[in-house]
Amino acid sequence: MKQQKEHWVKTLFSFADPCKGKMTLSVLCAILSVAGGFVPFWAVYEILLLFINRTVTLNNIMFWCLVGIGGYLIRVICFGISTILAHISAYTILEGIRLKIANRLMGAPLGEVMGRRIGCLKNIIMDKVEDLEPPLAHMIPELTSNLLLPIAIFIWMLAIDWRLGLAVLIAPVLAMIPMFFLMRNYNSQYAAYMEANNHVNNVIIEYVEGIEVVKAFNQSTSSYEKFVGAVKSFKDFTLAWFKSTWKTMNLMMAIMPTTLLGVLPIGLLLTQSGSITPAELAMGIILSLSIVGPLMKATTFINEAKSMEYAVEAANELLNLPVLPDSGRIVPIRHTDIVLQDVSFSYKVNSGKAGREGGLGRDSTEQNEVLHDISLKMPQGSFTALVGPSGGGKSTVARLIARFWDVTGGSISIGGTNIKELSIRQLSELVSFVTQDNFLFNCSLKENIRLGNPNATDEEVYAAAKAACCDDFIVRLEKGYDTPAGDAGRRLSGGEKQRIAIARAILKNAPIVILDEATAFTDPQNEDKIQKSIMALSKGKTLLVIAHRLSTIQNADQIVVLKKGQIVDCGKQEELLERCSLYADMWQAHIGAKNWSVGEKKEVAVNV
Ligand SMILES: Nc1ncnc2c1ncn2[C@@H]1O[C@H](COP(=O)(O)OP(=O)(O)OP(=O)(O)O)[C@@H](O)[C@H]1O
Repeated sequence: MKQQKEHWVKTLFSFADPCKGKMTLSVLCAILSVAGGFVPFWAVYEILLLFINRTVTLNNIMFWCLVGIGGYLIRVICFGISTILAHISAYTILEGIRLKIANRLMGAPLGEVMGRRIGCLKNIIMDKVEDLEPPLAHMIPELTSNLLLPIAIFIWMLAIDWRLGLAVLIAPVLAMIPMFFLMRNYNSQYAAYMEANNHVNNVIIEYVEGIEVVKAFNQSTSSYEKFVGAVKSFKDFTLAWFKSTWKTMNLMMAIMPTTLLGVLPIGLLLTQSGSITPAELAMGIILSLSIVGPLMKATTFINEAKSMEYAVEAANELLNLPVLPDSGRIVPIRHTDIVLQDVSFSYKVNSGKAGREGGLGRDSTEQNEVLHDISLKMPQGSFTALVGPSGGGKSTVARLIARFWDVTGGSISIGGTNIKELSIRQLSELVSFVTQDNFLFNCSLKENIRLGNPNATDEEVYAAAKAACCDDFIVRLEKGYDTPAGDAGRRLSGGEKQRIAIARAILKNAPIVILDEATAFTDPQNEDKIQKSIMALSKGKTLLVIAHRLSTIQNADQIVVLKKGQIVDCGKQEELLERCSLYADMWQAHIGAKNWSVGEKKEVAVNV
């Protein structure tokens, strides 16, 4: 059954709990501010009466001037307090949304998060959520006064004379006619505008994220042209939209402030007939002029409300990410045999129907089974290698063991316990996962290694670095282990970053080690060091390695050949060379490539 979508206002206000009191106070202050704003009008009216009734004295005038100033001060102070409280509430709501998104990203299956582009995530968490601040912070005080003030003025004018009250409505009602035409296609136009906006955003993100490839393949010109094209078409779209609304918008803006055109003639007629006094006419004129500003401002909130709706819906996409069920249980594990029993797995694939946020949506998904009934045992302390053609499902198997996602069929167990039964924390303590994407955090290299075990002493960090063969290049850096990873990251080679990641995993000392293409950056000079560091990492561990460089896994206890999501064969290198033609072909291709590469350097391959 399809889940009923929550209204965006409800979602937004679900984050307002911690600041409900402040928001209520903000509204009260806004109302007080509106009330205070009337006092000067009242004072002017009284002063007019003094003149008309010829009862003017300096004291009288001073009194009403002070009353007017007092009212004005109340208006300004209350408005200020209301704005401050509204800003505090707005930032509290923004904080709540961002924290909940971060929380959800942590609780979601890792694969779900990693399948999204960093730029798009940043765009939602920072930019879209930030879009909520101006309307949230200004809507409470300003919209309250901009709506209440005209209503109060209308009531006041009705109190003077109902015909004068109706006269003040003539202009706003007439302005509603072009406004109606303006709003007819507003929703669809705004949706198209947001789509165009998202397209530009995506192109910009792609341009920045892919700048390395763009330059490497000399695509600067065409990429820049795509970028310029997207920016230009966005400009053309917005201009076309504004042009199509210019006439009606200007007509509305021209009619709205003409309240005097109704109030003046009707007021004069009423004065002539004696229905209202000249003082009341003067008051009516002043009031009818002061209704215009707030009404005009109130219309701008239509746009702001729409932008809030889209921002909340974008945030909702991350807030509604699925959560990986966490048993929270610590189960005693007596051994670390890994068993895959009839495992099948399907990726949820976006069928291409973009979500409202342009390509980020995951609503329309299709199942795409990439593993079919895989059964495999990796005994404790053994070395298993997964090999096979690209796209065969090797990384998927590794990620399922680390529970990036849950299997869609069958089960995976460690030490006889289904990994779903283990708490996520326990599983992460059991498994070290090293990939070729070695992320270094923006702290020192020492702290980056210490991430493997926050309680490790400096000596333990240095020992792990030595075991991973990274000590020699780290000590050569100006600040050694204290070099910030941001500075070092630019100077470190892929292989060096790889070894830092391995040092981190050595320090973590988990009983299961998974290396997914961890030797990807290996060159003949580097290979020896990486091999040594991997040996240090995997000593006595249950080791699963995915490698295209077959020479690095030829000594595995078992080599599993995967093709199109199924196990083709499994055995030792010699057995596979004899009976598995796919493996034998891969081995021949690898030796050819390796001999060629080594021969290029006039060296002899000793280990193949
Ligand atoms: N996040 C994902 N969403 C959808 N499909 C995916 C995802 N990751 C992988 N696939 C698909 O699953 C299949 C198996 O991919 P996987 O990365 O496991 O293969 P592999 O054997 O590790 O490939 P390679 O050797 O090229 O790394 C492929 O068809 C791939 O397109």
